[in-house]
Amino acid sequence: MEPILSLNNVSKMIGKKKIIDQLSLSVQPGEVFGLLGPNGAGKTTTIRMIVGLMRLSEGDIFIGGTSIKSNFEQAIKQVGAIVENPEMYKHLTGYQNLIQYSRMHKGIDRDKINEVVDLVKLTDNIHRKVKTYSLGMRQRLGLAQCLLHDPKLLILDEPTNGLDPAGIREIREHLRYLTKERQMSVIVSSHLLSEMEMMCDRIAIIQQGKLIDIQSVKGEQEEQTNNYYIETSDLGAVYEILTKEWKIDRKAEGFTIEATKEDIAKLLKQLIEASIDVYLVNKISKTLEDRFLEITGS
Ligand SMILES: Nc1ncnc2c1ncn2[C@@H]1O[C@H](COP(=O)(O)OP(=O)(O)OP(=O)(O)O)[C@@H](O)[C@H]1O
Repeated sequence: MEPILSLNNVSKMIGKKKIIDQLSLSVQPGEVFGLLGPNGAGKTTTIRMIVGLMRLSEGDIFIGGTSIKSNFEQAIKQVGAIVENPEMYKHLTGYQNLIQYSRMHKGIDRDKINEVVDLVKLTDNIHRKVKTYSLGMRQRLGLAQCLLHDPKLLILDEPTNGLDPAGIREIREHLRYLTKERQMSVIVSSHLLSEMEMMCDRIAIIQQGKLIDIQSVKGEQEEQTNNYYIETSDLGAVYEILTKEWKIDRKAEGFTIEATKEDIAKLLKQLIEASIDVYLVNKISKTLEDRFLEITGS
């Protein structure tokens, strides 16, 4: 499948500083793709370049196969973005805001406005003034605005910033619907792994303007290790029996050990022969967080 977005060796210099360094990645149709990195990593700069708010120093960006350098208008037509706070008239209602926006873009009729209002679940509040909206409602109105021209790619810079858990869940559900039911692609940025893990299909880890790694979230969220966690009746006795032959790491309730399957079978036999009850044998898997910490070293 042709990616909806490709960054090819994109760099950005500001003064003498390289803010983005040879960044290459691509986003597939129907996926939620995360840009994850600490403050100052370059997430916003990357997004600003994609949407044309900042020029590239090197490389190129393709949206739906069209280069933003050679045909920006055609490329950007396919994008809906919220970068920084979306512009809204707070003294107008949500609906009036969407009407205002539709006047600036061709081909958006009332049916389309009603459709996106429904989609972001603002129907009951759309005729209230925006100044009375919660942050979550403003976010949803921003999302509605982005969706009016049927973009193929949605770009949201820190969409969960300042939202409570319920608001975060709402955004997550909207993104899931848009990507899975409507085959839209979404890019979100955040510095919080826990949120990205819940929202994204894949996550690019960015540090000091460089792509460090891309991790898939779904399916292979947990990577198997050769470490086991074992709980038994008499930890003291276990220690006496096992430390001669095995390297074990004592925990509060049990111990961990690095071993093969065959080792574990042998070890369990030893414990049973010594009349020690085994309550639990659990293979430890690495979470995305473990891998993230390994990769970033922080
Ligand atoms: N206009 C500018 N002039 C000088 N430096 C800039 C400019 N814009 C960004 N930077 C620098 O580029 C780096 C990346 O900034 P950017 O805002 O892209 O990071 P970020 O990952 O989005 O971080 P945050 O989560 O804090 O928004 C930072 O070191 C920042 O200070």
